[in-house]
Amino acid sequence: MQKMLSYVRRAVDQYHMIEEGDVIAVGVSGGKDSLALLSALAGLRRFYPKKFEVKAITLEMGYDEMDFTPVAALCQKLGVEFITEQTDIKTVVFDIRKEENPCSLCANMRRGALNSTAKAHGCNKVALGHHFDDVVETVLMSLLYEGRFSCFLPVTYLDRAGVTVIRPMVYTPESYIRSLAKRLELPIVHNPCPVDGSTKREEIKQLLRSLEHTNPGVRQRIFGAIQRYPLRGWAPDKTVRRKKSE
Ligand SMILES: Nc1ncnc2c1ncn2[C@@H]1O[C@H](COP(=O)(O)OP(=O)(O)OP(=O)(O)O)[C@@H](O)[C@H]1O
Repeated sequence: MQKMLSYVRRAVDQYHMIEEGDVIAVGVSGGKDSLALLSALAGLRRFYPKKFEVKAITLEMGYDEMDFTPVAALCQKLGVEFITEQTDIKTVVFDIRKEENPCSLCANMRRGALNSTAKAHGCNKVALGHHFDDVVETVLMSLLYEGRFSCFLPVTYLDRAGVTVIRPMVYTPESYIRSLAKRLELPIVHNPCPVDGSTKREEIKQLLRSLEHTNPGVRQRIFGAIQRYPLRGWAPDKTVRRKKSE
């Protein structure tokens, strides 16, 4: 957990993600990434110099077989309020709209519902479980399939929703999250969504795996390019640690 906290602390510091008095809603899907993020922010809360609160929010998508009882138990152990919000996202996406490409509608509806639930529960920030590999894959997907150099941001203020979205795991590799989730026995809830994720993302994951095999450090260099260019919103404030020790 120490290493996880240092990955998260570096992102939080270099992108100024947390301010004194923040109430942060962690979007908890039941997957390994958001459960790891929840554990990390609950841990960071204990010693971070700026005081902040953490709440967990789960949007129930409408799948009866998803049981969040173990997630509620984890929240209790971490001393974090657990909020669940019933939604009809599954019904709208699959039964009403019968979307051919359901993932983007689903993601949009989740984002909207998460932000408004967070706001309704007094949270000014929403933390999402995107990690280092998500950043590299997303930028490569946008480059190769859309002809653009773009990615989601570490910090985004959403004017209309009135919340700021933060992604404290942008420095945390997925392989580390996977092993941490096993070690901490995080209560992963199986997601029965019938759509098997994005095939394009799978293609990119495969490409990166094979590039990494022959050119170790490829992912790190792509990530470095995002910061050095820098993509808008991705220039890290590397003076933060120095300032503290001065
Ligand atoms: N049903 C949900 N309720 C609350 N937050 C959610 C939900 N689904 C997704 N999120 C939030 O949005 C983030 C990105 O969603 P995505 O579906 O890409 O998750 P993921 O990469 O599979 O991560 P995870 O392992 O946390 O599910 C998640 O990490 C989580 O913080």
